[in-house]
Amino acid sequence: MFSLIRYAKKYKKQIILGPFFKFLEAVFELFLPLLMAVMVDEGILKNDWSKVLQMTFWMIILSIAGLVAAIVCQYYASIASQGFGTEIRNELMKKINKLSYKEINEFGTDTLITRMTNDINQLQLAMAMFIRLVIRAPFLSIGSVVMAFYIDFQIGLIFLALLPIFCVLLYFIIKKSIPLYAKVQAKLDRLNELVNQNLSGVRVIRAFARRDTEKKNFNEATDDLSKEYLRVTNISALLSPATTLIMNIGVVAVFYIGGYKVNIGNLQQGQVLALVNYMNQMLLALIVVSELVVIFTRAYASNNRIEEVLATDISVKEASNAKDASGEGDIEFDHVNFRFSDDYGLALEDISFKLPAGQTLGIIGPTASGKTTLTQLISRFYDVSDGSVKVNGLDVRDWKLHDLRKETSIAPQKAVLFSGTVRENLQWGKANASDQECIEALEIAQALDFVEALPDKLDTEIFEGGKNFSGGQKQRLAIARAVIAKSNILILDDSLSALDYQTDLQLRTALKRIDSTLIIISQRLKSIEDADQILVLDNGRMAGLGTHEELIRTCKLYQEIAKSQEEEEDEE
Ligand SMILES: Nc1ncnc2c1ncn2[C@@H]1O[C@H](COP(=O)(O)OP(=O)(O)OP(=O)(O)O)[C@@H](O)[C@H]1O
Repeated sequence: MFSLIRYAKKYKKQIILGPFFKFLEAVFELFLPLLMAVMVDEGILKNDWSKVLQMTFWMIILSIAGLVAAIVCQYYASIASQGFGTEIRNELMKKINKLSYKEINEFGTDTLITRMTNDINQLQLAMAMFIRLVIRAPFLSIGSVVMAFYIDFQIGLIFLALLPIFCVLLYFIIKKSIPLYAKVQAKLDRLNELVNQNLSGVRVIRAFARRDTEKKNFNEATDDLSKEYLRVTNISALLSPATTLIMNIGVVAVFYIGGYKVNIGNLQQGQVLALVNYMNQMLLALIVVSELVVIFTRAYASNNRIEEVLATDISVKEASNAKDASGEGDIEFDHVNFRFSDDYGLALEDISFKLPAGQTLGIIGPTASGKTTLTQLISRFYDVSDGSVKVNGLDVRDWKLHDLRKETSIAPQKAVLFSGTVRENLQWGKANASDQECIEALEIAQALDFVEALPDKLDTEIFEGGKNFSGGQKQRLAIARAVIAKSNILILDDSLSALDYQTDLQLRTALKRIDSTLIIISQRLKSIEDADQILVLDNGRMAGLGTHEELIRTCKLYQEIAKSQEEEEDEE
């Protein structure tokens, strides 16, 4: 049922010994009312104080032994549940890291985060509860009935009669609440998504004066969640008073019949007290059983949500006979078609070009024409639908993925920086890059001036997502990070957009110092006009390929772009 239990193999010892110690505690607990009965009947009622002392001594010993057993069990439960959670978390992280863009897009990052956190917590809780309660609770309820029969057969029958009543009540409550718990989980997902969106998009929300709308959405989501929670807790809350009612009916019956039996001398007062104690123990243990059922049901849902990620087929896989095609970074697209999934049309259609090593390709075209998508095929973030992409003469599908990703460096359209220092961010491009290498890369990326002006220079902390840097600064740091890797192929995906023309020009001049094959995506014609080749994309198709001079003569779309940008410049 819980397929993820395979990640608990290392904790077999704790999973077996933990419940055993809890079982011992339950046995000790079960004997306490019996000792109490002897203390009352043979000690207090007969004024035998040595018996009272003797029983008190044994009760203390049993309680201490129970406490020690409980602590050992708790210790094992913590080791096993935390270890189990860590194993799954590591495995899930490993899998998420291997997922291709396609699968990550399909899942969505919010649900992956919820699965990494909330769902794993549910499984950890289930493991801890399994060790602590799965033997103890049923043992205590059955043990109480057995002890009741041991003291008095007829009163034992009362226990037996109450059991099915309680089970029916439990069945209805669980049946009603389990689907509601599933709804609560979905509402929690939605709330997480909103919190995530609100925190990461806080600037946009303020800029668009959407605070009230977002507040309203958030309030609605929390209201929704709390209503659903209320419904489910209202139902679960019935369990406690209903159990008390059943328990009190049982207690009255025990007193009534027990009292009668005491009167006729068939039973002693201490035994009646012990029976009442067993009645309490039985029903409280049954409530725990019901809570366990809910915890396991929720954990089962989490098990499936995590398993779904683990079982996902990765679309971009390394071939078994994958090679490393070392070379200098030439690229060839041969009649490439690409669609994101079967539900989508072609995002790229019949793209063919050759880019010799060391040359520069400029890519230009309207928004959503497929520029970013095209470059993502080179690093094999997606696989082509038809045709082939070759790097150094070898189809990218035949490359060792790690080597291919090392062959290419990307400064993405949205400059993503990570928490850590400027140096640490640059070292993402090349581990252990020296100060000299960092400075050279920053110089090429036209970022050296502002980094030198920072309070701690290379050791300045970058806040989460690079919030303490401007858009243009972030772009230049992202370019430096790509440059430092010294890959044979360098892709700048619209990375110059936030730079003024002067800086853009200086950067392109500096890039000539490195001998990588260069792909520059830009909306600005001036940024690519001196490229060896320019590819004009229109709605996923090639509208033109050639040098600036050729395209300005032959490509209508290129002419239009040039004209509109000239007009803009004139207006400025
Ligand atoms: N993960 C995705 N799933 C489905 N469609 C996508 C996905 N990513 C992009 N697209 C679609 O593919 C097309 C090309 O997108 P792409 O990002 O390559 O365009 P672009 O030319 O780089 O645009 P821009 O200049 O705005 O950055 C668009 O229609 C876009 O909606």
